[in-house]
Amino acid sequence: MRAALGSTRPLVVRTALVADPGDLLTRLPAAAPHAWIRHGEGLVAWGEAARVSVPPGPGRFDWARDWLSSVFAGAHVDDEAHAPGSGPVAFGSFTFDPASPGSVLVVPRTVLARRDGRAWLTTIGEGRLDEITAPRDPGRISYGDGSLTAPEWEHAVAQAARRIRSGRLEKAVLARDLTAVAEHPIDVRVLLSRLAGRFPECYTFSCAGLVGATPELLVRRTGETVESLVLAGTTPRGTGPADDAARGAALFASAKDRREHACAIDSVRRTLAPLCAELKIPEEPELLVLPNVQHLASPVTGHLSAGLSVLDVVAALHPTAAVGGTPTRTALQVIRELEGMDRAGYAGPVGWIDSRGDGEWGIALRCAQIEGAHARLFAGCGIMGDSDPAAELAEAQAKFRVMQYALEG
Ligand SMILES: C=C(O[C@H]1C=CC=C(C(=O)O)[C@@H]1O)C(=O)O
Repeated sequence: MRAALGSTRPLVVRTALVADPGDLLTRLPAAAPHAWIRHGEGLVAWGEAARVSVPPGPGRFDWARDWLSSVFAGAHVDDEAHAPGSGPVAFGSFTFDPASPGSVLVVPRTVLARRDGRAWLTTIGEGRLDEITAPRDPGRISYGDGSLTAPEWEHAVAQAARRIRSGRLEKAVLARDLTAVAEHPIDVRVLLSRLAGRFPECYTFSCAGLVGATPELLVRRTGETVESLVLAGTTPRGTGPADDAARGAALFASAKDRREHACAIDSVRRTLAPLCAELKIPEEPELLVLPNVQHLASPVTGHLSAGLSVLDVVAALHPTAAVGGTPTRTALQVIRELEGMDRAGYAGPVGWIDSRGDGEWGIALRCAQIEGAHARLFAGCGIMGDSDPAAELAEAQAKFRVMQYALEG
């Protein structure tokens, strides 16, 4: 499928090195802020030089690639930084389900970035530093159930586990949503600052109203190097250091969680192996300890075959078994049938790409879709044949806490 391009005029892009701008998030204006931040580094962006809604369908990543090449190829670029994320970039969010509408690419008019101690400002056309108003707290938050109540979701988990035991599939990731209404319109900048402050290890992101702090790196491409952080297998944090250590050890020793993790690793290995000349996957996972949960985590690195952009790798990897299941097709059918909701951007790829094809994309977890004073929060869990519905519900609640904290402080 080829992208319908409309009348795209060539972009005039200038990237200039700038003095350290301090906390990048404090530079964002209120309107439609974009962000990708970890440990204070990354990109914040605003304004729109180009934007496209990617049509749903199996060819959506090809369509997006065509659109991006036409926008980037014609650009006049003056780039002082020559680094991943300098020159023109696009932020993007793709829905979990290829059949769902809502995938979007945005080429911001202004991008402020920091990486390895250097900072730069990219402007397109008449880019400008917009007036920064003080972020406003969203005030009181009221929550409601999304598509399923907690008991209904536990029932869905039990059904999925039964199907797994009957041999139809090995793993399925089931999610649920919560609705939230704030007293005042939600200023995304408030959420971003809280998330980046509390979850520095995660990728705090904002793209077209999808906001969160995901610990899961789907893929980073820097030249020929690709990296991914595969997560699956979770336990909530304990009541203190001893309890935490005991829970971490139990997670590491849990056959259920280790199999759940192995499914996620296998799906990434199967996809990346043909794309990479060299692929390193550790034999054993490590523990990733976050303020709300602990995960089994495997950092993967590879040497990418020539000619593939980060978006090509995203297209190949999505959906991994960390958010879909094993085998993928059967798991997706079970998800559609049992969740009773459209995941929208949740569990889909979110991130950025530059005109060299470098970029960073996460799996949109621990996130919410924000619109005015409304938010839709998502959390899911890998279900295996021996999953306990009550334990999975507790795990989903621990995952919801990320966005509840972002909203409430
Ligand atoms: C699906 C989610 O988490 C995934 C990533 C890490 C651990 C997971 C788990 O242990 O179930 C999930 O596979 C979510 O946070 O909504």
